[in-house]
Amino acid sequence: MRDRVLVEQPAHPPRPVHHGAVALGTIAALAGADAGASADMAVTGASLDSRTVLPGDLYIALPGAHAHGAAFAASAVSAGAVAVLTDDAGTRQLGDALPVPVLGCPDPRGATGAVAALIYGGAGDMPLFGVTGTNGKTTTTYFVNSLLRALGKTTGLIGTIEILAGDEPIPSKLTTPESTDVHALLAVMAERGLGAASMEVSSHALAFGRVDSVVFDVAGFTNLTQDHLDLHGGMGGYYATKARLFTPEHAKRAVVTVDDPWGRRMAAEATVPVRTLATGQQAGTDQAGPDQAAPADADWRVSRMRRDGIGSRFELHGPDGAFLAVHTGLAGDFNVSNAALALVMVAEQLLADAGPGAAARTDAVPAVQTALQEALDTHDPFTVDVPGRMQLVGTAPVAVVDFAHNPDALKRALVAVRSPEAGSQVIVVFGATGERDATKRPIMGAVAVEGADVVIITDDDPHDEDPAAIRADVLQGAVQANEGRARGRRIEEFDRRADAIFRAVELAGPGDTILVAGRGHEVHQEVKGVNVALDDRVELRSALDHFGFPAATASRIES
Ligand SMILES: CC(=O)N[C@H]1[C@@H](OP(=O)(O)OP(=O)(O)OC[C@H]2O[C@@H](n3ccc(=O)[nH]c3=O)[C@H](O)[C@@H]2O)O[C@H](CO)[C@@H](O)[C@@H]1O[C@H](C)C(=O)N[C@@H](C)C(=O)N[C@H](CCC(=O)O)C(=O)O
Ligand SMILES: Nc1ncnc2c1ncn2[C@@H]1O[C@H](COP(=O)(O)OP(=O)(O)OP(=O)(O)O)[C@@H](O)[C@H]1O
Repeated sequence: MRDRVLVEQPAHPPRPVHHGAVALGTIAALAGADAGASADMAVTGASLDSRTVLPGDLYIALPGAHAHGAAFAASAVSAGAVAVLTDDAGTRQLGDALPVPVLGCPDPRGATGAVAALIYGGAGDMPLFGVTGTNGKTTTTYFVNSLLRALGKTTGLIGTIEILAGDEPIPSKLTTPESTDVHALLAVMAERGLGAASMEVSSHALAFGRVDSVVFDVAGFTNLTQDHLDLHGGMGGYYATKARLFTPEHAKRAVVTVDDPWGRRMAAEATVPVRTLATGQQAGTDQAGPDQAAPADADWRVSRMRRDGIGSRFELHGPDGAFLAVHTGLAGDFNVSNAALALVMVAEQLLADAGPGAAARTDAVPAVQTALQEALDTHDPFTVDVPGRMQLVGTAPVAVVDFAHNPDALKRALVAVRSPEAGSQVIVVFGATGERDATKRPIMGAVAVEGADVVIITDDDPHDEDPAAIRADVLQGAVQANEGRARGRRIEEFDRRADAIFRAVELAGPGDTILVAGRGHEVHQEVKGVNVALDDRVELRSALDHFGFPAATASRIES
């Protein structure tokens, strides 16, 4: 067991070097504010957070769940902010206490994207790929990124695990950064001459305007199943928030996976040109077998999906006779959906590049197909490492760390790790996040009982909530599901996650499988505002060592 260590928050992302200055008066006009006598003041950057302000910035002070940004305006000014943009409450709070102009406007959050785009200058003509959906955003953007690189492009990536501006890795704090950071990052990428960028678009991003004034060349939809209902109120609200991506405000065209009913609705209601993709999976319900036929009327269809070692091979058929033979080395049938979506998003962008009109598109199909097939065959781009997603840590028992942290992902991850060997058992370790959708906790408990033989419930990120109460919610669902079973599952509870992982290994035999779910790549756990070092992969490896079980040498499950 390792000591708990305080971990520092990542630093703020880089800013473009060559952007110019914008007059405060121009910014004020855009935001519906009045810069008065300070209209000529030069502003060179913007930040929503006093802790990331650089000299010359506009500090945008927004109301938050814990505080009003106005409370941090003085720190922002000390860091070099030359002006503050805020709402009525902020102007009232600040009065004339600051030595810099304070501009009031009716909706500073609504203005932030446009202001940041104006200051940083946008992504230029660098193609942008945006992926949304409950599960699969990170993996799909990694796949898009990897495929674009296989096609010879230099690329940028923005997402949960990391941000890549070309080869420079930048730590990531959110799935989708705040809009001032998004615009700064896109401008950095454009400035460095990158050939394309892909990014994850979370529902929080859409709800809080983090991608305002960003228009994706291709927006992709993975699936919609239960999560984040604390923010959205219900699935209808969650859907409506995601749907904002599929409008001309945010996308030129879209690729929508229509495996679940929400995807089919999205395809029908999107107000941009849509290509549909059917992969034969059923999000939110029982896992479809490889032979399940995809809806025949989708534009792009997965067929002949089959296991290849732990990964899969499949065929992808598209409009105008497009055909691709595809491989992914990542475990889980859901990764076929992610690979297919990534491929179709890139294919649609290449076809759009061929020029407007159906004839141009049809003519372009053979060339695009050849380029993509060559990239697939030469580089195997869908066998890229996605940290903490189906990551193999041990081989006998098979020990896997995965990021599944909602019911559908957990269900699918449990299906993916189940060995066909008779008598082998699956042991799952997981918990639920505090201060987030509490309704999913008992459902995850029930899903675990359904898919695993031994269920070990522990803490995820409790945040400010009582960890024992969170575990009790999960346990209640697990116990209830267990009551209905002829042969009950073994269910245990541990407060310390490291202890839970140790216990899973203690219970495992060499033919069993351990799935440690929910935290994936994360290297610290947040407990009451304090970040504590905790990496599931490290804990799992050390427990395997303790019991003399072999560690995996490759990070992926080999056939
Ligand atoms: C629910 C939510 O999205 N909260 C975000 C929000 O926090 P908040 O409303 O509590 O902010 P606050 O602490 O009250 O502060 C108010 C304002 O003062 C500013 N401030 C605060 C402190 C300070 O020292 N200086 C300062 O300027 C803050 O930047 C903020 O603008 O504004 C903060 C600053 O931008 C964000 O860090 C914070 O994200 C938190 C960390 C978070 O966990 N968000 C998650 C839920 C999230 O957004 N997740 C999605 C992915 C979901 C998924 O698909 O799994 C994501 O895109 O990452
Ligand atoms: N297409 C999919 N359908 C269902 N589950 C998936 C899919 N892709 C991945 N998963 C599961 O969801 C987990 C998270 O995957 P990934 O990080 O790619 O999704 P995400 O949408 O980025 O999640 P988050 O926004 O929470 O970071 C994986 O570890 C896996 O268990």
